[in-house]
Amino acid sequence: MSTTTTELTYAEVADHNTKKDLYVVIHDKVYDVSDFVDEHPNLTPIPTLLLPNGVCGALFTDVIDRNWELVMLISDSRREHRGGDEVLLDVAGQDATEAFEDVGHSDEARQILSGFLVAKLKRKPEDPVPKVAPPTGPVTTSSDTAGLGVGLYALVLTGAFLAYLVYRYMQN
Ligand code: HEM
Repeated sequence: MSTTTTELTYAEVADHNTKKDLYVVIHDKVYDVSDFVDEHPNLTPIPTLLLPNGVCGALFTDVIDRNWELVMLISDSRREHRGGDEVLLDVAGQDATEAFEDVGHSDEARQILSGFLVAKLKRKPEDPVPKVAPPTGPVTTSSDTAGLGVGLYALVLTGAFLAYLVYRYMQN
């Protein structure tokens, strides 16, 4: 993990607020993400749920309703968050801790972030204090929280498919 002894005040960070010169504060550390602005991923669209007509029998209304609720839930939570360069421009020269943590970035994203560390924040009493818990531990590389939505979606589809097979079996 990168370290630094340089210290910058919040006012100094605030000067770096353009696309070509973009600093953010995350958990009291200052990152120069200028080279990453154009690399930041866009929101991946969620595929629409398509079910064959036969599945829409009265017996399965409940399953389908639940499927639909879950898909809406996932897509709603993703719609709230945009991606691309605009999310970084929104927090240019500011404390981006809440924005960064709200999205639930993966360990890979945290690893990338650590490569952009340029300074520690020299905190003053008037500086904004983000309303999030400090990071819990060292970065690991195995889990991927961003994949959770897709995993849940796959689980729901598999459940619906199995229910459909049982339905066909019962019909026979
Ligand atoms: C400041 C440094 C940042 C870095 C290095 C970074 C990096 C990444 C990376 C690598 C991903 C891919 C998914 C993942 O691995 O988690 C990602 C996704 C995303 N980031 Fe960031 N990010 C940063 C800041 C932000 C901020 C401030 C926001 C504000 C909302 C944001 C919003 C998002 C969103 C919405 C996605 C989801 C894209 C999707 O689910 O398809 N990011 N980011």
